[in-house]
Amino acid sequence: MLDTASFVDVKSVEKTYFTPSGVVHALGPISFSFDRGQTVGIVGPSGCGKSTMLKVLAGLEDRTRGEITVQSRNVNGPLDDVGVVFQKDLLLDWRTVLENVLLPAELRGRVDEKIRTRARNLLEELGVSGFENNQPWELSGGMRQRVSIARALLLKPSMLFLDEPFSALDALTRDKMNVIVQRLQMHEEVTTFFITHSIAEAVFLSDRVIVMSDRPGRIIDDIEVGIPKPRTLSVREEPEFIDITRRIRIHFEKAGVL
Ligand SMILES: Nc1ncnc2c1ncn2[C@@H]1O[C@H](COP(=O)(O)OP(=O)(O)OP(=O)(O)O)[C@@H](O)[C@H]1O
Repeated sequence: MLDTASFVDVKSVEKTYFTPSGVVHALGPISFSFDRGQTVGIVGPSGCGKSTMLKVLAGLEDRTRGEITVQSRNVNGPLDDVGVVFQKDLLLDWRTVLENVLLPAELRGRVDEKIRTRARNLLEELGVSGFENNQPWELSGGMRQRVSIARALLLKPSMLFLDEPFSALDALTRDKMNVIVQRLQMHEEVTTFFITHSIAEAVFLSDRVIVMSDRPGRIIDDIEVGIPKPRTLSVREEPEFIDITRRIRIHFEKAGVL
């Protein structure tokens, strides 16, 4: 029996891709669980199976083995109570910013004044108010990602999945996004699972950082980040922060990644 006390339980999950060019054992076995409201950061070498893990968790890819439960319910298909943001923002260029944010509500036939107000409030909180009637191609990369996050949060999902959402942004914009996203997470109380290549970003945003091995990705460390929130960027100079980033860096050095 699974331990269903946690919000999400992952038990002995593995993923193998069977393709015409061969078999790829991409992930696992991995087992972990996390609680409602937690922000879990995932770091690991390129190609180790991080995106695969996220897709399997969200039910967007079938797993090959193992069990996943979310709120004690078995995951056997796409979860409808999640927001997902990928590295590429997937905004529809022929719709305005507001129309993009409203898309999930429109698909469910739920567009009314209340949801429009929520869309506008999210855009304001993310610092892109005033651009509601612009087209996505008129925005910078950082602004486009903020619109994607607003869209992902529109229907108040209980979980937010972020797959390297800031990796195409410059360092300063990325710092700014980290602060904005942290504020939003605290406000929305959304359980967040995010993948990043940046050790500092993982530690800054997370309550917990999971470190993965080379492919097939397994969990080689699971680190509690006890630094109180909200955190300011200067937290990166504090000893506790430096200790945790060092611990993660050593894993990567041992694996020959750094
Ligand atoms: N749809 C697919 N079909 C076949 N193989 C796949 C598929 N998706 C991913 N893979 C393979 O599975 C492995 C893990 O890929 P995945 O994208 O999950 O890694 P990742 O850790 O997210 O990589 P990166 O950090 O570079 O984005 C890789 O070897 C990849 O080529």
